[in-house]
Amino acid sequence: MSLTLPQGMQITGAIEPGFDSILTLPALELVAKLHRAFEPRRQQLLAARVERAKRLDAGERPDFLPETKAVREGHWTIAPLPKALECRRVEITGPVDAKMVINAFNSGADSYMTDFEDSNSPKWHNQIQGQINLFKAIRRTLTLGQAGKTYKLNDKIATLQVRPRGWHLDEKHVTVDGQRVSGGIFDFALFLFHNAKEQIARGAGPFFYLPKMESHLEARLWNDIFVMAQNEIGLPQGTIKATVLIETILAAFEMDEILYELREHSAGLNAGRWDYIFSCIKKFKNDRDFCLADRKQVTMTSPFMRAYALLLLKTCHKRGAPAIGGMSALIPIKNDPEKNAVAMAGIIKDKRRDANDGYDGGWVAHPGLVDVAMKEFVDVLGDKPNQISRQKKYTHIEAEHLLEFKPEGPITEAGLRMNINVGIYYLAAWLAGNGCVPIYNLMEDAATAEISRSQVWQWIRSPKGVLEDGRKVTETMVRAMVAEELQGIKDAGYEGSTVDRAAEIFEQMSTSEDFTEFLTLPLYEEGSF
Ligand SMILES: CC(=O)SCCNC(=O)CCNC(=O)[C@H](O)C(C)(C)COP(=O)(O)OP(=O)(O)OC[C@H]1O[C@@H](n2cnc3c(N)ncnc32)[C@H](O)[C@@H]1OP(=O)(O)O
Ligand SMILES: O=CC(=O)O
Ligand SMILES: [Mg+2]
Repeated sequence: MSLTLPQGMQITGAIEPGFDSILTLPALELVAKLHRAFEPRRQQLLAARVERAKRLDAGERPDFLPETKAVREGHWTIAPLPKALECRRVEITGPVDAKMVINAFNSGADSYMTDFEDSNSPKWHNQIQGQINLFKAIRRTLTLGQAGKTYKLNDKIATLQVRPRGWHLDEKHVTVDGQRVSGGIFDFALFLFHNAKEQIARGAGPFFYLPKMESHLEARLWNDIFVMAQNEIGLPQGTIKATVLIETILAAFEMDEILYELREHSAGLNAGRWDYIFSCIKKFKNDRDFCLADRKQVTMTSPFMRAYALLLLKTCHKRGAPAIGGMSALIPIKNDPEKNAVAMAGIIKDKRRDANDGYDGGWVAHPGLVDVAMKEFVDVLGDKPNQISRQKKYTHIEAEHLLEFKPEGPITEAGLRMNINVGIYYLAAWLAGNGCVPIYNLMEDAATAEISRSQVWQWIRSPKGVLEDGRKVTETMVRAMVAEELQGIKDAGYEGSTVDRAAEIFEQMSTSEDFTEFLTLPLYEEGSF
């Protein structure tokens, strides 16, 4: 099948049946227009990340920006929220395949964040089929017959929000004037073009979640894209609404500024805890004093995580913006009621803490968690849609609290092996086209896998990377464990064909001198993508 493309655009991805309904000329013209207008700035901002990282490697510590003090101290709020985004007590998230889309819309959650990002492996098929699934779901025509079950949408469904890819990712199958387009702009523009007006007609709107930003200038870029896109397709300015994930340590120092940049388009902030932990490891990887304990010891009550969560909450409510909590990795455990009860108790504790702190809602990974999480928010909110205007005594947070990186121990052999094992499993799934998997009864996605592999890299290099039995974590130790864990995965019956390559990449990434900025960057260059 051949497509009519805008001048200067090339598409190398296979055009499967139905893809032409998304890859239409006017939709691609919007992609090309946004690319030409904003790609130089995206590249400048990515280069600025590299420069900042060099300064951090040299010992600079982040702080609140002197040049934006007036924004932090000024009296302003974000624009009023549309009705459809007032009540977000429980938001379910998940990748864009048809069954997930239908189940998430039907889950009983207030909102559904459909994910082209952390939980999605960005194969060309997944990206375009995902857009088709959303196009049909919005028009209530998405159905599926699978395993003797018929899937269709209920009359009442969750409010949709869409998470495009982060600034670092390209869409390599689409070039304009010989340059790859931004994955984020591609996902955003196609969704907006096809669905914005339909969503508005149905009482919702074009609502987005924006991932992995590191500065308010990156938020300004999204805002400028929104302004141009609204003009291009004839939407009133301010129609698009976006919630920003605060999931990098640097963005935590610019929360006010990020809300300010997007104030006409803002729908608040979300505490993306997993990427946040990863970002802390990445940004302080060369600091001899920085070294976090086993992954499972780093929780929302660890000092630096608690400070971040409380600052996000306070910042949002001061600006009339929703504060949405992140996701516990716990998921329902089938066929083991005792373990399942422990997992549910973990979810309750997590959501209860967020609701009592003052959060307006929080994320869940699985439909089986919606009711449990909902109860915790309803217990606190009663019949109110949110608690933005509730008068609370918010904790004062300083830079030093955000940088209190504890716990530092214990680091255990079991923790090291778990990082390696889960890392190999996850990379194998990602290479096979699945970006979110249950591993040892936890949700694993790109962000949790980033923690695993970056901890291994850092423990090898940090003088504090010492196991509790006194052995230093070394490259030789890790190489041996990669081989053993790979064998263990195979012995346990893993049949996927990508697991050897996954182990190879994991080993290379954790032992190479240079730290790989995002694990998805080299993975995306694999031939199968
Ligand atoms: C760090 C971050 O970025 S967090 C955000 C990104 N992460 C996510 O979005 C997590 C999404 N969650 C998932 O992908 C899944 O829940 C997993 C992979 C963790 C677990 O999946 P499974 O083992 O397949 O779950 P399980 O078998 O219990 O699923 C039961 C049913 O719930 C459905 N389901 C599970 N999770 C979801 C979800 N998030 N959305 C919609 N439906 C879901 C399954 O499709 C299945 O449906 P069926 O009964 O009709 O067949
Ligand atoms: O995207 C969410 C996160 O925790 O990372
Ligand atoms: Mg994330």
